[in-house]
Amino acid sequence: MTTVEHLLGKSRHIWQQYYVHPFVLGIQEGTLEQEKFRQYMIQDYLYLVDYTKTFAIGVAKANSIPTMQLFAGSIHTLTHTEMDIHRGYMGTLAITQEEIDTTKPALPNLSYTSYMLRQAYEGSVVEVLASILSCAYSYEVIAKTMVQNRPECVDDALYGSWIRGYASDDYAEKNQVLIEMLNDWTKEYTEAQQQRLEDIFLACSEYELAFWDMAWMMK
Ligand SMILES: Cc1ncc(CN)c(N)n1
Repeated sequence: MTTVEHLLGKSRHIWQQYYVHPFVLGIQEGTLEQEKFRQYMIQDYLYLVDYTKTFAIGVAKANSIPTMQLFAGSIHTLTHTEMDIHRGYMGTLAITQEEIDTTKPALPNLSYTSYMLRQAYEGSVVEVLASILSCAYSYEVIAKTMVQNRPECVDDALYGSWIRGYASDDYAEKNQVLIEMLNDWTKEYTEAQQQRLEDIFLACSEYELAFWDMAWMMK
């Protein structure tokens, strides 16, 4: 069993809650209140800025050029492709840069990114990957599950763009590279080292769930 298969097995009880979360189902069904999505978008934009900085720590900690390229490539994809989804919604939902700049991250958001950044600062490139993987991969699985459950959701006038972005082959290919790297780097890991990764991955998976809860509760 690979490291990532092991981590996904250990966190299955958390991930299963994503697919039936009211906020996620609201996107899938196209019934989510627009104002909730708007607030989520602002928080997620703030989240992505700090998430991107976690990759930047990966660049600083890399001990080879290919590793540096892996993290730097992710930074490019995040700030261009993924944030393009957000910029599109900023236009549609009339979110200004000033509104983003003057909005404070909600506590579950701040807590999540602070945890990720701490793991990255204190650990090695392996801890960087372990802390970003729930984020990167769960959105792929969630979006693909939406498409499986309700294929027409990709055409939704408001939520279709979000679903298409995260269910895309391009997004999946980038994730596959991260998964293969983590598996490769941890082949010889001891039980204690594996346990450390499991702790990080489970915490970030819980943080993902807390982020959905936060989005659902936001006014
Ligand atoms: C909170 C959160 N988690 C994951 C993703 C997908 N990168 C995101 N945009 N926001």
